[in-house]
Amino acid sequence: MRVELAKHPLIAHKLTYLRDKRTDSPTFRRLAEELVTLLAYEATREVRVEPFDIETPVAPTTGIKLSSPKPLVVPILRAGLGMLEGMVRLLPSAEVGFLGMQRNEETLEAITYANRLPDDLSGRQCYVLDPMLATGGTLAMSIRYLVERGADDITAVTLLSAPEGIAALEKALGDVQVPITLVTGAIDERLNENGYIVPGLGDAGDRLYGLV
Ligand SMILES: O=P(O)(O)OC[C@H]1O[C@H](OP(=O)(O)OP(=O)(O)O)[C@H](O)[C@@H]1O
Ligand SMILES: O=c1cc[nH]c(=O)[nH]1
Ligand SMILES: [Mg+2]
Repeated sequence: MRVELAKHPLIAHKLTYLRDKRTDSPTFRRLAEELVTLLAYEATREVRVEPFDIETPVAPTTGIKLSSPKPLVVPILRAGLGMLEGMVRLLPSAEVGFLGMQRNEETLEAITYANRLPDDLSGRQCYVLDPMLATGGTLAMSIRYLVERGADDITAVTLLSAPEGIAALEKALGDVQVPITLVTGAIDERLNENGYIVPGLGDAGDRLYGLV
């Protein structure tokens, strides 16, 4: 797995306000969206393109356009939904599939409660969105599922990642043959005894959408 830590002062600035417990939900949602647009620039460096012939008002030329099939963006509900708009703003022609996953707060194991993806992902380039990579269980399960369905290039985009989660993800996906990239806005210090990222930002889903 290739790990890309996106280093940019604007990313660090927006993450600081996102982490601040005084930041309210509307501001948190706006910051998450802005952050994803910055991370998406990094995450789409290897997006597949093909030559495209056009004519400018002056001369014919060959440019590039996104290849078909278009990339598939997969936000992991709930918190990943907060990253969707920022991502599709940069990739407006992408298709969007949904996975609903929830971590059991005692066992820290993820379960899948919703799945709305194309049946066949053969040859698809996929972008998985989830703000938090904590133990890595949620992302490991979702990436493996996309690979089983045929996806052949996967980039996970997270706002924050824990070192333990990155190591666990590398271990869990060690046998996967397709290229996997993680693009993250920050690698924090550690996980606490409750599986929360430290210093982190708390529960991303709750901060986006309120306590449920
Ligand atoms: O790396 P892990 O240890 O698996 O934890 C990370 C997961 O936990 C959070 O989701 P949560 O289960 O809280 O669901 P929510 O988005 O509905 O709040 C977060 O958005 C990730 O999906
Ligand atoms: O710190 C964490 C860990 C998992 N999920 C979150 O939303 N936050
Ligand atoms: Mg949550």
